[in-house]
Amino acid sequence: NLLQLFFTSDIRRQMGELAAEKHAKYILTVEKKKDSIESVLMEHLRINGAYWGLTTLDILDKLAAVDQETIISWVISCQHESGGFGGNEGHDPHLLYTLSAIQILALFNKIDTLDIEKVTNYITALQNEDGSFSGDKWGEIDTRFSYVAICSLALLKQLDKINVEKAVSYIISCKNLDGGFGCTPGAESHAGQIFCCVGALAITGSLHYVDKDLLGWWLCERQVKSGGLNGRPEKLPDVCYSWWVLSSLIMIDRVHWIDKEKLVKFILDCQDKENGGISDRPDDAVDVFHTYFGVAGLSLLEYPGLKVIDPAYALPVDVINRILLR
Ligand SMILES: CN(C(=O)[C@H](Cc1cnc[nH]1)NC(=O)OCc1ccccc1)[C@@H](Cc1ccccc1)C(=O)N[C@@H](Cc1ccc(O)cc1)C(=O)NO
Ligand SMILES: [Zn+2]
Repeated sequence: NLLQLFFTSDIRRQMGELAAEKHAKYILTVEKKKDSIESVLMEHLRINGAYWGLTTLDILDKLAAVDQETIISWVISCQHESGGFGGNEGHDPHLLYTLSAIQILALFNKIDTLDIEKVTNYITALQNEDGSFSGDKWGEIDTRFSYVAICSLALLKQLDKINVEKAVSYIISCKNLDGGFGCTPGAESHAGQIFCCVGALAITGSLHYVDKDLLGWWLCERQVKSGGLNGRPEKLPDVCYSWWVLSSLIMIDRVHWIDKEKLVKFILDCQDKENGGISDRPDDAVDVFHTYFGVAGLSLLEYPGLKVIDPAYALPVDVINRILLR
């Protein structure tokens, strides 16, 4: 189709190409550097960083380059006796890190090394009476945690262990008049929260509750002149929204409402083609987070040579098929 023609033509050469080898090398080197400022600042969410880096490598078909035994034993060392996972060894458990741990094990097809019941009990204990989820024992409630809990349990094939009906009704109670979703009932629509709510509804087969035209309009309005996507009206574009907004548009089948070619160009313009890595916007410093969301966004845009990623689970489709169709 037009997209294929576009990519094979020499227009692509002008707008630059994805420096795939450089990005793989960047991920592999940053993975090793433990004492850099960036790794120390991100130490508390190191397991999220491992998920971003390893999923980027898998989309680039370079996962074989890492020592999977070492990574898997480190991930398991982050598990707390409660069954939940912390952001690093010895850190307190939280739903956010528990999902990253499960996603990393899924990449290596090693979910079976987990004590499934123990992790499941940790997650189910965090569902509240109203169907919402707390992130950890301190009780903060946010639709982010609804998504993380539902995505984790779906990957463990334990969704039947929570009250899905109440979880869905809580998410719907966070829907706003603009068609978007916030972190709690009445909170302002934000692309990140919309991804969490739409992703959770997609995984539970509940997308019929979404007003796709109204939400699709709010989401496509995130595209600015440069082709990039922002997270809220009047904000600057940012590569990571190429995931939060784009995956939501795909899940509600309205992705044709944005200019995909211009978004591809924006992401490619955010690369550091010398040293590898992708930044949030052109000429900013690169980091693993934006490298992942840039490559994952290109995968959603069907950029040639990249493995296809699932918009709801944020894992390659072949990984999802291996787990859910088994
Ligand atoms: C915690 N966090 C964020 O808050 C980022 C910061 C940012 C990156 N670019 C612009 N701001 N924001 C972010 O992920 O927003 C998307 C989002 C907001 C709310 C809900 C879900 C997704 C990033 C880490 C980060 C911090 C600072 C700079 C770059 C990355 C992060 O871990 N995001 C999580 C999602 C998330 C988002 C917000 C949270 O409070 C906690 C978790 C993630 O993507 N996991 O795979
Ligand atoms: Zn960002």
